[in-house]
Amino acid sequence: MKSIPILLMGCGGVGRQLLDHIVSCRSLHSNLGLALRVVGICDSSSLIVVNDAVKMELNDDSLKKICTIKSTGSSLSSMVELGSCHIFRDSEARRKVVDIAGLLGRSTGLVVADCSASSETLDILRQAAGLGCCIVLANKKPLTSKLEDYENLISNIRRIRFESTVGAGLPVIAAINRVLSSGDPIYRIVGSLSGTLGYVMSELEDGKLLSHVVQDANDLGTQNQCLFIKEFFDLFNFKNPRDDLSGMDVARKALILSRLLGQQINLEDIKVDSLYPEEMGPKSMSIGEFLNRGLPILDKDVGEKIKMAASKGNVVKYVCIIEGLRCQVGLQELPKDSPLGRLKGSENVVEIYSRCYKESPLVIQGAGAGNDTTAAGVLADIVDLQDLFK
Ligand SMILES: NC(=O)C1=CN([C@@H]2O[C@H](COP(=O)(O)OP(=O)(O)OC[C@H]3O[C@@H](n4cnc5c(N)ncnc54)[C@H](OP(=O)(O)O)[C@@H]3O)[C@@H](O)[C@H]2O)C=CC1
Ligand SMILES: N[C@@H](CC=O)C(=O)O
Repeated sequence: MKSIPILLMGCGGVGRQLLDHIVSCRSLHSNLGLALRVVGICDSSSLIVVNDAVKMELNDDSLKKICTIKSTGSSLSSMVELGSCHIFRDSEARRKVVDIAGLLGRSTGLVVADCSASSETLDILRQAAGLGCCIVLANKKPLTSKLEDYENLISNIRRIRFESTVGAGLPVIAAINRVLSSGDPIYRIVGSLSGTLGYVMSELEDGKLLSHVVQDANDLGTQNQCLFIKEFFDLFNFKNPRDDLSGMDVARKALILSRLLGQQINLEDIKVDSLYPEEMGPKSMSIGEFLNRGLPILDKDVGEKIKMAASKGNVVKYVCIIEGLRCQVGLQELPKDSPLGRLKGSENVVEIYSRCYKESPLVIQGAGAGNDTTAAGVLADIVDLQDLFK
């Protein structure tokens, strides 16, 4: 039986779902000759880790307890009575992660899975990669920092996977890598890459107001009454709704795809259309002010754009276009019956144009966000690394 030790960074919606998938796939993995062994878990301030990372693992009961604690919003450091584990805090936690990476990276091997939403993990990932660890990311930020950091991180391409950063579990990056590695140059990618903006634009198309759609999501999410449109609540960023509404989250996805195509660009080189003006940004308004005072000001303009498009048989979608040296994300009017125009809800679609896929592009479509599919993508990436483990 091959053992794959895992250290998980980030125990939010995606991280917890990943742990759940790992537990529920035990017998499936065992049939494949694999044992996934979670040796440690971090949140923003703490690390919980087994006493002997070479031999031990957090058992399924402990993983479930950790998920229960984290789902209440508590810190990992509030965990007690797990047995055979240690909890480290702040800088000590970060140092310990690197120690474990050093210990396992060159012996049993280790997957460091980044399911955080932080740019601060970059430094640890870089060190872990240097110590021989494998890296799996749902977090886009380490891949969308400076070009030299990106190049450094992916320099050992055999040991890094990041399928879930674009289109969650959809095989977008795998498809692009396959096309490129066959010598078939990709010259254009067009897509709708945001579940949140897809959902918001669909609701606007149905006549709702922008401020209501976002405010309702926020209210219901905060009150935890999200069941009736659950898929949206799994992906809506309650802590920072502006990250999606500014287009920055899509811009990061576009940057990851552009860099895969060989464009040597940074985030600042992407033309990004924001749904709100700069004076409603985080430097000028709190999230509360943004939701209650900012968004209603935008309702009229956005509503008119949607109505104008509808009068021509068109719809408005938030689209990413990568072509030659151009990489841009923003609102676009599209025929209602085009592949992008037909999209509903939080679905993603990506069209890839290359020599082989010229007249008829390679199209990947489906649920492109949500904890379940994102965590499934991370798990599939981990399993994909199995040949590097003993
Ligand atoms: N949800 C989705 O549909 C998709 C999400 N993703 C990406 O997956 C990632 C996770 O998303 P989601 O689970 O929704 O995010 P959450 O905000 O729910 O969770 C983030 C987790 O990361 C932890 N964290 C923050 N900073 C650090 C750090 N420096 N080191 C370790 N852990 C840290 C947080 O800790 P604490 O609990 O202490 O706050 C929290 O546990 C994000 O990068 C997101 O963009 C990608 C595709 C789709
Ligand atoms: N915020 C994203 C999910 C994470 O990548 C989306 O709405 O698609």
